[in-house]
Amino acid sequence: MRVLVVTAVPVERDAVTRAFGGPEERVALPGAELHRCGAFDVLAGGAGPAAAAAATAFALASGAPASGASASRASASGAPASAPYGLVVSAGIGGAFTPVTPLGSLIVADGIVAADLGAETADGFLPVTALGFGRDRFTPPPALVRAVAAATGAAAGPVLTVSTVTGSAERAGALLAAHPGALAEAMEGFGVAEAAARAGVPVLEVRAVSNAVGPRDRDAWRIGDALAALTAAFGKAAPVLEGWNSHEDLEG
Ligand SMILES: O=C(O)c1cccc(C(=O)CC[C@H]2O[C@@H](n3cnc4c(=O)[nH]cnc43)[C@H](O)[C@@H]2O)c1
Repeated sequence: MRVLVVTAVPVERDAVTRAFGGPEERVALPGAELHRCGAFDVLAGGAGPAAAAAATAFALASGAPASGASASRASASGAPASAPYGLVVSAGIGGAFTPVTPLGSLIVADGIVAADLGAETADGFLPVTALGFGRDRFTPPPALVRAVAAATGAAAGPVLTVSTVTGSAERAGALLAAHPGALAEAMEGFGVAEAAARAGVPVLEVRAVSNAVGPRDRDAWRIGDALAALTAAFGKAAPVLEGWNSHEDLEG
């Protein structure tokens, strides 16, 4: 099965492809470039949900394009480079809400939540669904979440998608009050999930913790540790992702 992995920035993309020994080739798409590693196409789609959704939609619409030498080459799983994607993964670094998931640890989302999509009211935040339209959550395949968590040692829990990085204890508290149990926040998962859902492709989100959510302290971010954890995670998760069969989830 072919897997599309979408990160925000090139250093995150390169942290993922490092797990495979680097890209075998690069495939140009309108506005982006796929880095191809066997069954995995890895794309730096930009920061934030809008850029992530646009980049993911373009890549999915291209249907895992073949290029040059890969046109007739199959991956280790046997999937030709031009086979459509069977799974989309939003991946990168993220901020953690809880010390249970320390810097450098991993989180796999069991829910991908649009945390600030809705309306502010005198009585608090209303999700877009309470306004009568849209959706505010995607649920990745539960069996796949469990398998990736087991393979990588990741914690499983809700990951919030925000358009603004949280910078105060008050905002962190408000997000947790609105989304109890949230483990992390990042900026792309929901956008990637929207695009994947429209293409009928299952989605997963994997985050390596670079910082704690709360008062802004950029010097305390451990981006190098998180990127190294992301590389290790994809090294361990690759066989699970590539070999995943959606029927495992249909069967519970
Ligand atoms: O400055 C760098 O060297 C650098 C290297 C890699 C990544 C970055 C980013 O700034 C990535 C932005 C990306 O990270 C996610 N993220 C990380 N922590 C948080 C957070 O606390 N709240 C929300 N998002 C976070 C997010 O997905 C961004 O797109 C810099």
